[in-house]
Amino acid sequence: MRIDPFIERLVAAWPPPRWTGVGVVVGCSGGADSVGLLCGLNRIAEQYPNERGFLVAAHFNHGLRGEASDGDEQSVRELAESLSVRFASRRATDQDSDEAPKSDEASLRSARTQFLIETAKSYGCRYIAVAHSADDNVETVLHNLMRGTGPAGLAGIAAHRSIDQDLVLVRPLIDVRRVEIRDFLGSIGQPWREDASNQEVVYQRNWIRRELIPMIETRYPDASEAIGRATAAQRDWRSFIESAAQDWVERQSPGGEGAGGKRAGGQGVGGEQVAVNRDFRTEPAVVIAGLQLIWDARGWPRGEMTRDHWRRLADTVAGGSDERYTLPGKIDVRPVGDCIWFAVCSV
Ligand SMILES: Nc1ncnc2c1ncn2[C@@H]1O[C@H](COP(=O)(O)OP(=O)(O)OP(=O)(O)O)[C@@H](O)[C@H]1O
Repeated sequence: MRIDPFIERLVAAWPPPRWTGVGVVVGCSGGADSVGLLCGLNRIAEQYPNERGFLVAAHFNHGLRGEASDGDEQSVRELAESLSVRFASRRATDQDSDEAPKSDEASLRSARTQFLIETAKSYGCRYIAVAHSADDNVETVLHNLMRGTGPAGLAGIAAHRSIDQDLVLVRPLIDVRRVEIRDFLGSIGQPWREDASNQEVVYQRNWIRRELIPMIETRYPDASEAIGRATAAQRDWRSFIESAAQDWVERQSPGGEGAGGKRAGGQGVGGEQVAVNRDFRTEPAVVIAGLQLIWDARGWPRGEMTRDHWRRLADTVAGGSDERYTLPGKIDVRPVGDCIWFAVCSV
């Protein structure tokens, strides 16, 4: 029997033994990519039957496009029924909130992700699968590049990320082109919904998708593949730096406790204080990535931290300056002897 090339790619990207015996929530908008993912995973699950495994098609109805939004929800419900997989949905308006729902891209994504996580927890699933494609990856990297980004932003969309100890978000189609997904759907006669908002060149991402990339490809026909390869290489570098940064953070032990919440008094600061050792030997790139881990672990805001801020911090760690200063997010930086102390300013 001839195996469909799309199914073959999916099997290679996410080997069935990892997931066919557990619960998997599939985030499905009704669009081609996520319909392709759901149908593909369901086919594979049928080939690897395991009574403990199940799929949940999960749809978040943002309710922004009236009847079209309800039509998307209905189409995913019907698809789930036809595949005999479970179905879960939520409407943005279902949530208790006095505030008007936010409709910027970041808020929509965050509400959707929250719903997918809650669905996975309520069904006891081990994975959430979403259908980002190789094209999404290229669009994201170009978007990050033009908006301003660091090495992490150039690494593109990760193939997986842990939500917590029991739940992992996976993107099995991250190396698969959108056209391959549509070819698969065509070959099995499976329709999908076109999102009308994708046709509007209003959102930055849609402009990149519909105008910029086609224009680039008139001169560089293989640009998308080339950018995809560059981001994959960048991801390898990134994971190398991240593991070095993790080691660096673990070595940060003024007093022998790692970079974790020691106190050293100080005026005008509140909450937890963290210290790192002065260190002029470690590469600044590793120190910066380590400091970013420390920031993330404490939920300190990184949005307004520019490359100059991080470099200044790395210089402080490497150098001998005792100057005290404040970073965006009101993070107090206080060099004392061989240590640099960080804390949130309380005033
Ligand atoms: N309304 C939704 N409900 C559930 N999951 C969603 C929804 N919208 C998107 N997703 C999931 O998140 C992934 C990425 O979202 P994004 O908005 O980039 O995709 P999309 O353009 O809607 O793609 P698709 O062709 O799958 O509809 C989707 O592939 C899908 O797996």
